Amino acid sequence: MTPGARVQAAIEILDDILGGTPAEKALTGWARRSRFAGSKDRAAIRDHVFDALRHLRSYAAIGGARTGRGLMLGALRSQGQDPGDLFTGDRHAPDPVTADEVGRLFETEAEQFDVPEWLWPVFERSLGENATEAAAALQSRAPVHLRVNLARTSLQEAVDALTREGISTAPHPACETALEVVEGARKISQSQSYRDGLVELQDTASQAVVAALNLRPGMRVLDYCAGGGGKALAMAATGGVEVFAHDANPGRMRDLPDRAQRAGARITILSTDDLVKHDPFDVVLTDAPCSGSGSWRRAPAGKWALTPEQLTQLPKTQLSILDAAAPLVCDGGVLAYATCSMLDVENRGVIDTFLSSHPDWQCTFSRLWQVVHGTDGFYSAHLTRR
Ligand SMILES: C[S@@+](CC[C@H](N)C(=O)[O-])C[C@H]1O[C@@H](n2cnc3c(N)ncnc32)[C@H](O)[C@@H]1O
Repeated sequence: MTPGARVQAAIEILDDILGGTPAEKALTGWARRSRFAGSKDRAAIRDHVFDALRHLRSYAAIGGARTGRGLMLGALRSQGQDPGDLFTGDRHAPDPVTADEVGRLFETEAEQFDVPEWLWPVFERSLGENATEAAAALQSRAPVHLRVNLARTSLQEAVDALTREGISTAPHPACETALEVVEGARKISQSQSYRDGLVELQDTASQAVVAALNLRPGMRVLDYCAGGGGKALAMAATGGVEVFAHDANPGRMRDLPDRAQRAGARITILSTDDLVKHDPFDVVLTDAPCSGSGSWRRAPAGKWALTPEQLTQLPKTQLSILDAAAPLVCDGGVLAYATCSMLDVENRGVIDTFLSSHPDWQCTFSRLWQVVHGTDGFYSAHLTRR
């Protein structure tokens, strides 16, 4: 496909998404209808689409319309490219730009930095003077990070094995198990290193949340909101710890047995009814459902889908999870809270409310990982009984 035809494909897919189709479904639907597109075309189109979704407000302003066409015009203009070079109408390229397809200046900082207007004050309260920097970081594409499974290999052996398979990586400073993929990211899922469980795809901040738990041999640990089990697997790789996984929606853990087998990890899956048969635990990690604001680079649609009502409800859900998990922690044990959010109301706000209604608990650790430091945005706090 020509570059112009790829832009036209992105326009059609973006229109589909703006009409309410989830991004992945819109991309797969287009690929199914367009068998002529090769893998490089599909990858380039996907990049266009996700870039436009990360920049929905700013590209719509510069492009003159919140449509697939407006967004792609905005994308080219913001990259300093003349849209006329690709909007030629030739060979499946978009029709030429018309005189009324003009952009405009940004009206607000929220628009410039691609944050919903209602959310900007929340963003500013949470991140203070770093708000614009943090929002700008969310406009860029997320790097691919790997967790080296230290139960199977060493960091250097993993780097060497990946290099032999054409995947070059560099250690990430935020966690000693983490590698950032420099080249060859698309080869990972088919690589022997991945299939042998030497590495797992996981953002560095998620790894750092687990590393901060300082797990020691002999501990019994529960991943209370295990989902796909990324953190349970990271815990199991620590060695010598007994790992249990639970989720209110057990279907979310369906891939965990296969992932654990690949990693050589033993993880016991517990239903909600079984929890009391196995408690107390030395560490209970509650990686709670959240706005996902720290991972909006990867899932940009979430940024535009979040509503004020949801952001009011989420802290209530997060608190109820802490309330339910607290009795499962042994005396002297740690109740760890985590979100992939940078918003104070879901982080410190939740911990403060929990502590005010549980005076026998104290916070012994808290940290915010920020996108500007090269990871997903993540928050974690450790609570212990006094
Ligand atoms: C942020 S995701 C977990 C991600 C996962 N820990 C990982 O690292 O891949 C939050 C999970 O919490 C689960 N959840 C929601 N409400 C819950 C509750 N009341 N108790 C336990 N889990 C809950 C959801 O089903 C979802 O899988």
